[in-house]
Amino acid sequence: MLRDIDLQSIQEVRDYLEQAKEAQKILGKMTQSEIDKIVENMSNAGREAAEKLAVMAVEETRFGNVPDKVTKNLFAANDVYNSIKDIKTVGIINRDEENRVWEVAQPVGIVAGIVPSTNPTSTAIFKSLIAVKARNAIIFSPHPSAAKATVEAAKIMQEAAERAGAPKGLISCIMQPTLAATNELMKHKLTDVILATGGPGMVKAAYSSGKPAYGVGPGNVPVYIHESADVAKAIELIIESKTFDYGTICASEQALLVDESIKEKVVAELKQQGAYFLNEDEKRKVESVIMVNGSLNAKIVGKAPQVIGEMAGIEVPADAKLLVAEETRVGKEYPFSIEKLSPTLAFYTVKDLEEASALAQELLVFGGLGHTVGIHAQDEKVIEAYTIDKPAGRIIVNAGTTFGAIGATVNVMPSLTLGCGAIGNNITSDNVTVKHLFNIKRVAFGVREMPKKDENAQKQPALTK
Ligand SMILES: CC(=O)SCCNC(=O)CCNC(=O)[C@H](O)C(C)(C)COP(=O)(O)OP(=O)(O)OC[C@H]1O[C@@H](n2cnc3c(N)ncnc32)[C@H](O)[C@@H]1OP(=O)(O)O
Repeated sequence: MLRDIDLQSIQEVRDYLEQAKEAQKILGKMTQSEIDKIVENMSNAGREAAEKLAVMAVEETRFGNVPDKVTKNLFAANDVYNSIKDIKTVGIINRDEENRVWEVAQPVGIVAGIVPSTNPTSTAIFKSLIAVKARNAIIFSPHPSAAKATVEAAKIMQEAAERAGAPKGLISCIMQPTLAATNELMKHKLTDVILATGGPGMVKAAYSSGKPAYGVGPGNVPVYIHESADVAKAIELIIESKTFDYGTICASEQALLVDESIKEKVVAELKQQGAYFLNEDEKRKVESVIMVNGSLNAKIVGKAPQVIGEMAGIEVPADAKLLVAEETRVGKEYPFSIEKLSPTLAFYTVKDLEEASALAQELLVFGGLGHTVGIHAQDEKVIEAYTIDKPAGRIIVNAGTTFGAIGATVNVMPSLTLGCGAIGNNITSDNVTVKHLFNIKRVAFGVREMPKKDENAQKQPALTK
């Protein structure tokens, strides 16, 4: 039985879709330089609004912190923009004269953008840029707990696009996010593709909608510290990455797998750089707040370690950046082994590369198939042996996994939607970007004749009895 609010929100979606259809028709006829000007203006506006949107997102969701949310918004407005600005998305984008094939860009049309509560405004900036660069309209479905901030980010993107010549109604965002409205958006005949970033329930709903969908899987990122690593540097990178926005990025480190031979050094370095090691009693108390009803407790997501400590009834020093607990097992009964989206980290001790490899595999199968793994090591043979068979779309070497996986500190495509491949139930293991939002038509010239029947016959292998 639909409530009044459901009916209103469904109507809101239908109105946006009609506007988006008209807007996309106009955008679809624009030249490359017109499109590029619009996208550049959007990027500038995202940069200017980075601070304001960060404040709004933190106030509304209570996830993360303002300085890091500013960085995340700037990453979307700058790094994502720089990575796509020179990509051709209009007309013939490639002429392969040797093989006589031309490639022609074809926008997908209307994109439904599902936005998570953990990275709301940065995701809205990022998705707006890649959608419009590919000459699409986009309609956002915000997470209910981040709706105001997401609506504002979408509005800023639309206004900036319009100032540079884009039509009205190109970018919009549902103001009353109900499940009914989100379902309407995902299933409506005018929607062409879904870009779903969020919790598993929402991603599954996107896949079940009958529309093509780019989704993401959950992460549960294991990071191996091999004995050949530069330990001080590795810990510096890990702490910077794991504590960023209080751990809300799904590619952040969840478990350290440390060689026995360097355990003492790693523990000392972690403590020296701001990690607080929990004793057995404190660990049990923190475990009791990590999970509720068998899944991650949203109340600890993106919170400072001191706040998590208070919830658990333990005292955490004011200068602690991270809570670390020693763990030996993997599974729902061991909360430190799950994806925690907070500054909490499991610490496993391993004998060697082989044991680290098996444990990383177990953690990925348990909760992060296809997502991300990390390794800190100087020995390239070890890096090769460790990484080659890992079921992860991104294998980040000697860098924090948060910044590595999103393409801020390593050379993978800058993105806030990280595909997990078939093994993670996704269509792609790529970092989703502009190329996923246009199709390519191929104009192919005849260059050779079909072999004649008797030539074919000569090519058949002789039958042997
Ligand atoms: C690169 C990156 O980092 S991408 C990051 C993407 N990853 C994530 O967001 C992590 C996965 N997310 C989660 O696990 C959760 O969203 C948490 C823990 C962060 C927050 O959890 P909560 O807010 O308590 O719950 P949840 O996100 O499931 O949603 C709450 C409700 O909003 C609904 N909802 C979520 N998105 C939408 C939407 N777009 N429209 C309408 N309703 C929505 C859910 O269906 C759910 O409804 P229900 O309570 O009736 O079941």
